[in-house]
This record gives sequence, structure tokens and C-alpha cells, in this order.
Amino acid sequence: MEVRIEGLAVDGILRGVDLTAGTGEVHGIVGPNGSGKSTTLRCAYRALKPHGGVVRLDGRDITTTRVRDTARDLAALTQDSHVEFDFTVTEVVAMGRLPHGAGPDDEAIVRESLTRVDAAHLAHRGFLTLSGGERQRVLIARALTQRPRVLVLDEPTNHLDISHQLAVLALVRRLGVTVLAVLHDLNLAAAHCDRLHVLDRGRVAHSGTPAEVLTPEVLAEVFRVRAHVVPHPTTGVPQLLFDHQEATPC
Ligand SMILES: Nc1ncnc2c1ncn2[C@@H]1O[C@H](COP(=O)(O)OP(=O)(O)OP(=O)(O)O)[C@@H](O)[C@H]1O
Repeated sequence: MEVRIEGLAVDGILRGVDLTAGTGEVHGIVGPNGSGKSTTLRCAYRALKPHGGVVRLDGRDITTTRVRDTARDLAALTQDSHVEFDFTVTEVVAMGRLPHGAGPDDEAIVRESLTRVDAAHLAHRGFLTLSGGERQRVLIARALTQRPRVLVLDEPTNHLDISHQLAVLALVRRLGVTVLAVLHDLNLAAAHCDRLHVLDRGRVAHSGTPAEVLTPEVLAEVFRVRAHVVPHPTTGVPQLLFDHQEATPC
């Protein structure tokens, strides 16, 4: 399913964000703190109504369909993905089936999703007893349980150790669904995304393949850091080495 974001505007935050992610492509949204990455995603999963612009799934404006219909197509892992009560892990992941209504395969789908994020052993634990990384994996399992055609992920590797960061991003790619992911780690973004969009002060400043976008010039202009770009010794993917910085942007 294609995701097309056109002229997205949110007062004081987004100033006309345009990007298109083709069916089955993995797109990363990167950019400095406060540049509007999460706000862009919030509009895509309908947590926020933009003041201008439109988000289209396969050409159709998402605001012209019922929220439940959008939820059948699109699953989100967000910064607001909280679970307030101590549901079991199985119960939390089963919530991903809600947009589809109850079905006979639900239990099997929940078990499979938990296995895919290496969390089957947590099935009967209380969600609130889990570590940050375990919670994140369970929330990813909940999104997978929705069997979406589009996955919107806001910092999906947050709280994950390096092994689970790599495993989750490899899994996301294997799913074959369209992915829009906010990522802070530019090297992970380069290794796992087909295309990157660099947000700067509420606009897409640069879009392209990781090699096109992650250049020393763009990193200096947008992130204000000095970087060297080197090919990964086995994959050839561009990877970044940063110079020590005396002055921080804070
Ligand atoms: N509900 C809101 N009311 C007022 N300002 C907001 C609101 N939501 C976000 N902002 C502001 O909009 C700007 C962009 O926020 P957003 O969360 O989209 O940035 P981001 O690129 O995801 O940042 P980060 O990398 O820090 O997560 C920030 O300055 C933020 O303070």
C-alpha cells in the first residue's frame, strides 16, 4: 500500500511536509529534535488532524474513511503507546486484533507475533512488570498482530539492546509492508531503509537513498555535526563516523 503525504501543515510545527512511500518500501524519517518527525507520524495514524495537507493510503484521503478501516490497514508504534493497567502480555498483543473483530485464528496470530519479536516466553507476564526493551518488543508484536499493510513506527528501537535493534529492523523489512519509521540512529537508518527523508524545522529538507542523503554537507547543514561517510566493509552501505564536538546544540 502506498503512503502519500502531501503539503502536511500543523500550525507552528509542520510547514508543508511532502513524502511518498511506495508499496513495500521502508522509509526512514530522520532529523534534529523538534523538527516535526513525531508530528508527521501522528497525522498519518490519525492522532492529530493537520491544519493543511492530506495523507493518502493508495490514493485515498484517510479522513474520508472510518478510523476502524484505517486501523485495518495501518498499525502504529508510537511514543504514546501506553498501557495503563496490568494486562498480561497476551492480552496487550491481542488488542491488535480489535479492528478486525474476533476470529478463530486470533490466538495463533498473537503467539506468532510474540515469537517474531523474541517475546513468546513473556506471554503470561504482566505488561507493567516488563523491562523497557521487553515492553517495546511486546508493543511491536501488538502492531504485527494487526496484520497491517502499513507500519508507522516512532523510534521503534527505543530501549532495545543492539541485538534486538538489529533483529527488529530486519524483521520489519522482512514483513514486506510499507514502513514509515522515525529513527534517530543514522547508521541504523542507512542500513535498513530504502529511502530517507530529512526533516528540518517542519519541512522535508532532503529525500533520497541513504547514500544520497547522508552526506557530510547535509549532516553539517541540518544536524550541525562534522561527519565522515565510509562504506560498511561487508555491505557497502554508507556509515557515519562523527568528529568530537566541543560545542553542543543544547
Ligand atoms: N501538542 C503540541 N503543542 C505544542 N507544541 C507541540 C505539540 N506537539 C509537538 N509540539 C512541538 O512541535 C515541535 C516538533 O515536535 P515533534 O515531536 O514532532 O518533533 P520530533 O522531530 O519528533 O522531535 P524529537 O526528535 O525530539 O522526538 C517541537 O518543538 C514540539 O515541542
